[in-house]
Amino acid sequence: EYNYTLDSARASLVRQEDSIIFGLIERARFPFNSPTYNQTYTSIPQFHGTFLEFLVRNTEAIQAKAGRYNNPEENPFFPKDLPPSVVPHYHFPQFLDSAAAKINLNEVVWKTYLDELLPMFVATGDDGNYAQTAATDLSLLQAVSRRIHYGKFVAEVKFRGSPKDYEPLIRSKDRTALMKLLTDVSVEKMVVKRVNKKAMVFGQEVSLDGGVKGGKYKVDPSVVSLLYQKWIIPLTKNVQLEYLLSRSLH
Ligand SMILES: O=C(O)C(=O)C[C@]1(C(=O)O)C=C[C@@H](O)C=C1
Repeated sequence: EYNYTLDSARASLVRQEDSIIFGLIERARFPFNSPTYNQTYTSIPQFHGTFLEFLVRNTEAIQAKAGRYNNPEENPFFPKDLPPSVVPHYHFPQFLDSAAAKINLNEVVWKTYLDELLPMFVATGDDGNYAQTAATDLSLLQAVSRRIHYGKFVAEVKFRGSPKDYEPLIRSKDRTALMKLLTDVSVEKMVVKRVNKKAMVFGQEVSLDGGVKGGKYKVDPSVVSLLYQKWIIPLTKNVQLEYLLSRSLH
C-alpha cells in the first residue's frame, strides 16, 4: 500500500499551488468574455447549457474514456452519463475508505468559481476568444477541484494518525468538534503567505536586462491569498469533514 503521510499529503498540496497559480495566470490573460457563461450565446444542436458547460461535458467524456477518473484524486464536474474507460485499468493504491467515491463537491466548486472567483481576478471585457477562455477555465477548475478533493487523503491520514480522537466525534456526528480537530491555523497561515509569494514569483515579467520589471504581476498576489483564504482552504476542509462523516468505522 502506498504510504501517504501528513508530510507527503501537505507536500502535494504545496505542489498543487503551482498548478492553481499558473491556472489563474493563464485565465487572466483573457477578459471576462461573458458569452462563455451565457446560455443565450450558444445554439449548439442537441445541447442545452452554457458554452463552458458544453466544453467541460465533452472534454470530461473523452477524458473519462482515457481513464482520467480511475484515479481517486480526480473528480468529474458532471459525473452522470460519463462513458466508461476504454483503456486498461491501472490499479491505484486503495488508501481511501470506499465512501470516498461518493464525495464530490464539484457543484459547489463550479458555482463558487463562476460567482466568486472569476470576477475577482479577471478584467471586464470581451475579445471573442471563448473557446480558449473556456479551455483555461476547465484546466483551472480541474486544478482547484483536485486540490479541494485532496482533502479526502489529508483526512484519511489524520484519521489513521489518531483514530481514538476521531471515532467518537464521527459516531456522534459532531461537525463542530471534527472541524476543530482537523484544523491547523498555523499551517493555514503559511499556505496563505506562500501562495502570495508564489504569485509574485510566477507572475512577474522576466527581462534579460536588469531582472524584473517592477510593480505589475500577471495575477494580483493579494487576490490569490484571498482566494485561498476564503474559498480553497474552507472547501478543502468541507471535503475532509464530509469524508470523515461518511467513513466506515469498525
Ligand atoms: O495541512 C492540513 O492539515 C490540511 O488539512 C490542509 C489545510 C489546507 O486546506 O491548506 C486545511 C486545514 C488545516 O487547517 C490546514 C491546512
